[in-house]
Amino acid sequence: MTSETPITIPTTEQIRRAPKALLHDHLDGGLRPATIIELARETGYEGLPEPDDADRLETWFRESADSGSLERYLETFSHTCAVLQTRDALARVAAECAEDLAADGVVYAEVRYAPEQHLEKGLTLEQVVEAVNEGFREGERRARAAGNRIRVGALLTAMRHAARALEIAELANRYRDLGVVGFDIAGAEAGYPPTRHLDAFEYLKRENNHFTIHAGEAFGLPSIWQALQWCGADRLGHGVRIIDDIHVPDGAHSGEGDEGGPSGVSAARSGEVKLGRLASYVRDKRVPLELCPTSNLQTGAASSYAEHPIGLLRRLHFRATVNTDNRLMSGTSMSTEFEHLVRTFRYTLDDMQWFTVNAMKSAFIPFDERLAMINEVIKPGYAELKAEWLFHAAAPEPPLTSGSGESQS
Ligand SMILES: O=c1[nH]cnc2c1ncn2[C@@H]1O[C@H](CO)[C@@H](O)[C@H]1O
Ligand SMILES: [Zn+2]
Repeated sequence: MTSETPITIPTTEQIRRAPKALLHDHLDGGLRPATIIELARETGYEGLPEPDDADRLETWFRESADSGSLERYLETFSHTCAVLQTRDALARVAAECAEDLAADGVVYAEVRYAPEQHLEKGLTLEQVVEAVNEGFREGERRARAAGNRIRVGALLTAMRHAARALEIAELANRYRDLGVVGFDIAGAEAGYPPTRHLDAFEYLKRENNHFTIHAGEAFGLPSIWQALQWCGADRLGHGVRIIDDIHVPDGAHSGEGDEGGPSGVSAARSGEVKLGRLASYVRDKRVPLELCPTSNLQTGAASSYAEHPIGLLRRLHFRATVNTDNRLMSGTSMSTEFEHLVRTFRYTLDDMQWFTVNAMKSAFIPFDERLAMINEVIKPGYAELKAEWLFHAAAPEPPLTSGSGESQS
């Protein structure tokens, strides 16, 4: 890159229009506040903290989730799960989820939920899965009609404090190729190691199926190590605490300014930044990290965007991806997550494309379909945005100049 190359730091509008891929988003953490109120009325749920005002309800979720503790954060899901106990409610929320993601520029999403949490009014596990699948298909159709293109796959989650993981894994396998692309475990991490559910993971491996595990969010390296080396996870849900196995000399931690360049890699090679055995394994094996910056600030896994490990992990070329986790509880969207990162680390369109291609490479759909998304949707989308930028750069007021090289994943 020459010094004349403009930095393609995207505007808010460009961030929204840029194609994005999302691997970690909870269906029961992304409802529209107005929908929750309507569903509570329709289904007779009387426990909502703000039953009459969508704005106040939205604020309540965000503030209640902002406690610094994963356990407290998870308490807010009792309200969203309470209104997701009927076929119609599940289908409606799934359709709105696909619509909302598509309107935000998400072209591929894997959305997860725990079927076992939706049985209170008599639905079977199968009925839950079929209602959600139907909703996703409807949302994809509505998005297409609105000029947006999205593909949504479901991940079935088992709750780690419960004992239904094998049953849910079997369910995921039964609905494979019918809208379910993989399996996950979630819930409070401390005290519930992933090895409690080894039978489920071993079953899925024998079936050549895919799974991710929430690990390294509220609990550190032992949880990540177990998820990978005992359970055989394909990806890590969060995995952010892998940072505990990366030794950074004082002063080298700040990510600002040099995110795009190869300096992080050479620093690591030259010994300035040292990776422990587990962090090396994660990077060498290209284990995808489903990073969720805003959620981590709320549960206390990071203290600010600037200090979030994503800056360093990107510089060190881990297979890092950007995710929302829970759009309602975190008051976020894919565009909002990228907006924070772009403003904090001066990420460019090339960086956004790097994260997006990382996510698409790590998706649970077949290789040829991932490749088609990358080559036919993601790369052309970014090329179009970059072409616009070059046009702007020729205008009287040129943007900043500097290198912003695209790097390998
Ligand atoms: O960040 C998280 N860490 C662990 N568990 C979570 C997180 N976000 C949501 N859930 C849990 O996953 C269930 C199924 O979607 C939710 O009901 C919530 O309890
Ligand atoms: Zn999560």
